[in-house]
Amino acid sequence: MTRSVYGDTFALWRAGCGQPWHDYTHHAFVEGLRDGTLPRASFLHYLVQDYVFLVHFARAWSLGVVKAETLDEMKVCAGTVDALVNHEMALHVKTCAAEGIEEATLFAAVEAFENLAYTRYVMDAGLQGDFLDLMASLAPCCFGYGEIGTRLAQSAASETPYRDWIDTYGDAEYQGVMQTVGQMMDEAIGRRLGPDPTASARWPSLQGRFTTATRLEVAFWDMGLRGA
Ligand SMILES: Cc1ncc(CN)c(N)n1
Repeated sequence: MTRSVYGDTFALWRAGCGQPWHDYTHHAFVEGLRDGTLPRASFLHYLVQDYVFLVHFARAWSLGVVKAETLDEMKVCAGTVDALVNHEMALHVKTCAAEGIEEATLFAAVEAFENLAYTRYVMDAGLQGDFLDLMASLAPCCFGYGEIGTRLAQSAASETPYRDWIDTYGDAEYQGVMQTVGQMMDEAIGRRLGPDPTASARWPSLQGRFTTATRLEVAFWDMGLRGA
């Protein structure tokens, strides 16, 4: 298993996921951001959908506060809600404003089915299951963009028009929040499943949630590439 700056639990889930993880983090949409060939219309379609996605992800992380068992878990979940609604979404608002799309339009955007499926899958995991079900479903979103941001910050074409997007996920602020989240997930797993979590009867279903959320990330990029 290859270690990760986002912790041991994520490294186990990523190894258990296999090909879908590569399909997600090296998707044609991502490569288009990297070399600058992604059509602007696809990017804007994705960004509008992603604004709505982040609204629902902030709701799901808020559910994390409700399902937490320790104050530290509550703090990390609340901090992630703050990072989503007050920092990450600023990219979407600023980029869309420059294209003449107002924030009210973003908030009212009709959700693509891929967006609905993904966000409601995660919410259902948290409502039906416990804190770990929710974290396993949220992890691909967090750490996938973390890995993509780091890779693209190092390898993107200097002339790509998507530098703001790359900086948002590659910069120290996003990376720092994700490392904190990864550490919290390691502690949450250790607290509930003990030192050898893969031996727990719960592990296969948690792995299943991680893998399903990863496949939903692939579908989200597909939706972005297809455009409106
Ligand atoms: C679909 C999706 N997945 C993940 C992220 C990173 N928070 C995002 N903005 N959008």
